[in-house]
Amino acid sequence: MSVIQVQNLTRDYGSGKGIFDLSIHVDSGEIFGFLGPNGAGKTTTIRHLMGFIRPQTGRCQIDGKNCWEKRDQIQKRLGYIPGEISFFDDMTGREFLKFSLDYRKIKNENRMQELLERFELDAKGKIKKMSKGMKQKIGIVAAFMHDPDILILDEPTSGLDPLMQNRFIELLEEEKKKGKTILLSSHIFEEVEKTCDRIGMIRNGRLVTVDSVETLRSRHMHTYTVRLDTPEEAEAFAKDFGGICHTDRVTVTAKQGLEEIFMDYYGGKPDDSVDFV
Ligand SMILES: Nc1ncnc2c1ncn2[C@@H]1O[C@H](COP(=O)(O)OP(=O)(O)OP(=O)(O)O)[C@@H](O)[C@H]1O
Repeated sequence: MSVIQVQNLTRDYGSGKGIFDLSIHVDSGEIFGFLGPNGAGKTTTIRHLMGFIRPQTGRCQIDGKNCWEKRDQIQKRLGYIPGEISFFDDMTGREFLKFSLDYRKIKNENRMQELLERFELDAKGKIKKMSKGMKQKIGIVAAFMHDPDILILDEPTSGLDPLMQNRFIELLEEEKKKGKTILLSSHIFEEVEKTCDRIGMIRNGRLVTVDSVETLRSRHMHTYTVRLDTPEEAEAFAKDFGGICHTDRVTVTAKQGLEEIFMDYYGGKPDDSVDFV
């Protein structure tokens, strides 16, 4: 069953900018990766889902609720990391997190404390004096600490160092095991490859492809035939490269890496010209 649904959503900012007739869905317990180059329309889509923007046409629903009409309920219930983190700068990190807990009437601070420790964050200082990575960590703690069953994460690891990116991937894996439904926008292939069940790619406000990670990979198998001088050389080659040997010819099948597949789409290659073998 789809928990998150975007149906024929359009927001036309003029000059070809915006999102156009976009439809995606995220099923219960699924992690959906939402990928696309800068300016593709990921944040615009996510802001509609959070009820910050009213659709011009089309609609967004979360758990059967219209995201615009029920935006107060949606915003209170979901875990959300915005693409650009801007908090009440004059607060300390801890004051902000306390404020977020109070907004949701949560008294128990155990999960907050656990997340602060996991991300090695000292939240006592003023937010305005924090580095980008520290602010991002505050955003992560704020999104996960009320244990939401639905999360919308807009480039959640931007500004995090590789160690912390890995900690974040571990957190996502744990949340997935708990059955959470997650929409994740990202530029980090490893993060998407490790955590997502399906991937939707958006370019110029339009959906280019939606597929499972496995299907994307298997669609991009490349087969090469190499001809050697003698059958003996062919046999030695096949042994080294894992190919299949037919007299002096060897057939080798290679999988295109997920990063390369994305680059094909990112680079503006039309959908039907991506190589399939
Ligand atoms: N309020 C607005 N008014 C006019 N144009 C806008 C507005 N918001 C976004 N846009 C334009 O719509 C397009 C999509 O922007 P959006 O922020 O959704 O992209 P994105 O995929 O999240 O990009 P990034 O990866 O850079 O964060 C861009 O061309 C952007 O300039």
